[in-house]
Amino acid sequence: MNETLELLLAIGLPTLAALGTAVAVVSRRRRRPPTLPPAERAPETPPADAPPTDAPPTEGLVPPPVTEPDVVVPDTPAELAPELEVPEAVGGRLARLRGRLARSGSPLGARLLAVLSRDHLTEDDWDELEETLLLADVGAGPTGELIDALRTEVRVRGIQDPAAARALLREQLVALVDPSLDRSLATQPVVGDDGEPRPAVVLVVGVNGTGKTTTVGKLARVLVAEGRTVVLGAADTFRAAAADQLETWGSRVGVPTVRSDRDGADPAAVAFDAVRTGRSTGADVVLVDTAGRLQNKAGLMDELGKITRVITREAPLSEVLLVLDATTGQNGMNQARVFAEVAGVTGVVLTKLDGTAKGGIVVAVQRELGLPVKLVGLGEGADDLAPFDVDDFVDGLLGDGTA
Ligand SMILES: Nc1nc2c(ncn2[C@@H]2O[C@H](COP(=O)(O)OP(=O)(O)OP(=O)(O)O)[C@@H](O)[C@H]2O)c(=O)[nH]1
Repeated sequence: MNETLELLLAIGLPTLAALGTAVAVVSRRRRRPPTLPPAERAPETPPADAPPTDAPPTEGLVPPPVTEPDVVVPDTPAELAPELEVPEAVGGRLARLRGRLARSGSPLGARLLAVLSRDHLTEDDWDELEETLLLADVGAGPTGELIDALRTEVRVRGIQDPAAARALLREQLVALVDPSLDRSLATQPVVGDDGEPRPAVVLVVGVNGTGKTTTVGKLARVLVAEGRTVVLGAADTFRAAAADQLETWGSRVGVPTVRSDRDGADPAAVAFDAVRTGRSTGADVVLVDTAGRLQNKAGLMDELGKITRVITREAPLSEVLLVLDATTGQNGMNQARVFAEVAGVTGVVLTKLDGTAKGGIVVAVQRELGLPVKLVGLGEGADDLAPFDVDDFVDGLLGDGTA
């Protein structure tokens, strides 16, 4: 069976038609959401190695305008440089942002410290500590463990002063958040069976509204700051504005976006085309945004399964990141569990940590989903996404932030 026929069987006829025509429409279009300042348009010259558009236009699909090529990839970074934003360097981002953890409401760490610094800890004090941890969404199991560990250490070492209380709490929280977990992001290109390079493919999944599109945009900036070349795939075809939103993120840092012009287009087709574009243009990483609006587990499995199958015809999946909104706390966990079960998730992005006093959700997420938190969102700013660092995070909880 040849490649085209295989693909046709895998993703269906409508998808195949979309692959060649409506899907592969790449960045620097005219539409921009008003909330984000657009970058100036770059010269639009079709690259010699633009992906083939070999399927004929199909009724119901919107073919790209004849004057605008299907796929536009920035020619050279030098040409684009004056117009582009320079994302903040990645190292130390969480240190910059950790003050936001301490500022949000009544921070967990400050409350714990206030109790732990008392002279003689009574049973009521221990109950208060436990309650504080539970209210901060740490979860019952980890809360019990932390209280037991603190009780033991207080008995053995005693607490002489607030500094000692702080040191003890810091040490125990670091252990609870678990520095041994692998939080690295697999974003290095890989070599295929044919010896040819393939981009690392990062699929971003999660419930709608959690911050997937924003996270993909921010992550593109993280990668650009590290000198990587990136292609975005707007496979959230459910929400019409999502592709525009993503495209704007990309255009600010010279990253092309593969998208469809048609609302409700097949997300697998867009994902496939994004990876194909990444491969043909020699990009290091392809980031694929998805929709989260799936009513049941079977539907979710079908959709994500199809996206995954189609992508892996072009390149293996390097990461599947589950985006979780920290402000939904334990409530968001059930839905997250379904995604984690069906999507082969490799790590969690916890967004909106700036908007909650419940930083303990980091611990609960890791324990309940059995996955490391790899990135955290700490604001709506373009560079308010940081690789998760246990020490910086705990210092943020304890109110040791500076920004
Ligand atoms: N404060 C704060 N807001 C965030 C953060 N991350 C995302 N948001 C906001 O959350 C809202 C939803 O983000 P989107 O990226 O559109 O969410 P989505 O998951 O792609 O939504 P759907 O496309 O509907 O599935 C936006 O207003 C974002 O600015 C964060 O870390 N902190």
